[in-house]
Amino acid sequence: MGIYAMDFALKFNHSIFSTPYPPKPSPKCRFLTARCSLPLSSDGAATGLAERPWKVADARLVLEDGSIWRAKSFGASGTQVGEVVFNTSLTGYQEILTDPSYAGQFVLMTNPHIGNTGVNFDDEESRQCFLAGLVIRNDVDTRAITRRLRQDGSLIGVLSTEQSRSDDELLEISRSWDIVGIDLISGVTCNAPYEWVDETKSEWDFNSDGRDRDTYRVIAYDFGIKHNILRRLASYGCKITVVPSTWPAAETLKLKPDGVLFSNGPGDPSAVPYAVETVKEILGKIPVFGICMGHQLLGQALGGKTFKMKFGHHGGNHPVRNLRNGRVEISAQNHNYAVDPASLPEGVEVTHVNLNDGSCAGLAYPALSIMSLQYHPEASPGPHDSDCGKNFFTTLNFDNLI
Ligand SMILES: NC(=O)CC[C@H](N)C(=O)O
Repeated sequence: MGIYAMDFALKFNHSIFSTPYPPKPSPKCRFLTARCSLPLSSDGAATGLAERPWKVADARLVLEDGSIWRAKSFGASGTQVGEVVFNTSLTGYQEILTDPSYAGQFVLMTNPHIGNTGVNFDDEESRQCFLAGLVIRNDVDTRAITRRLRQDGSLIGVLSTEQSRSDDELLEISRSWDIVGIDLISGVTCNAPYEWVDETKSEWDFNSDGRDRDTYRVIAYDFGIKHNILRRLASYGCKITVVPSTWPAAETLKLKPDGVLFSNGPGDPSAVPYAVETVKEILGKIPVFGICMGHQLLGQALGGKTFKMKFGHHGGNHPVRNLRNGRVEISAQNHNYAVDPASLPEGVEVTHVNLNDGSCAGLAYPALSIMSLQYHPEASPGPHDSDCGKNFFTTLNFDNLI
């Protein structure tokens, strides 16, 4: 298998992988049990090995630089355009597949062992796959494509199983589309507010010593929020209401929460001025915490600029230095944009730096009770060094956040 070309409205389909030990649907997994295509018995348990419903077909990945990569597809058929990014995580393909921040992108995994451990209900990061496609394994040279992306920067590509389309036609599609300037958040956010209660299961909790109870009431803006962010907040004792990306700031202020979280999310932070406006209206009135897209929106709301990086950071092995205490964390990251710290007003402190390239990985502005991280403190997948949301949501102390 080489390329999993998903169609545009793909719903996550568990049977794309053979599943040697079919998982039992978790009663807490509200969204995904409904979408599971494993054969289920009357009590809801999965009954056997999933059949492979996909057909293997010849496929092409045509990159905008003119290179053509021949491969085998499985999963959806058709033609899809997207931005190709490489991810260096060694584990966690299911969490990556279901991370809404990959909307509009083809994720190319540098680790060739994808699918080996099946899928399970606990590792879903959202209600479906939003990414445009997945490029994996050894029928396509993922190492060579990664080297190209590192050298030339992110590239737009087209995945196609349609033999009737010429190489030139696919190349033309890749050259006439761009991910910059598109609001991808509106396609992944929830439709209406809801309460979130699920915590990290105790056997998986890496920071359970002081699980606090009844800490704060938090409104979480869903720009494409990963479930593990919500599970971590719930484990810290937060009472969480998740709201859509267009939820008016005035409604949030009316609810008088103790804190507001601006979540991760796909695409270009400059393409969602409505979200920046919402952030601006809340700043200074309620303590806020931003993660990834949320961090970028905070940067813009403070008057700073974001820019597109050469090939971004996608993986579970990014070293970050916490400038307040000097400690280095190995972090999970997934972003193509970054905040330019030189563009930020006085008083905004860069708290974390990515040690691979010196880019800004975290900000704080105690005067307005703001903290944000460019990377993923909730990991999933990735190392758990950065579980700093706990400090934020259990103390709301901005002088000693981390
Ligand atoms: N994970 C995210 O929130 C991604 C943020 C933003 N879409 C970027 O690519 O930089």
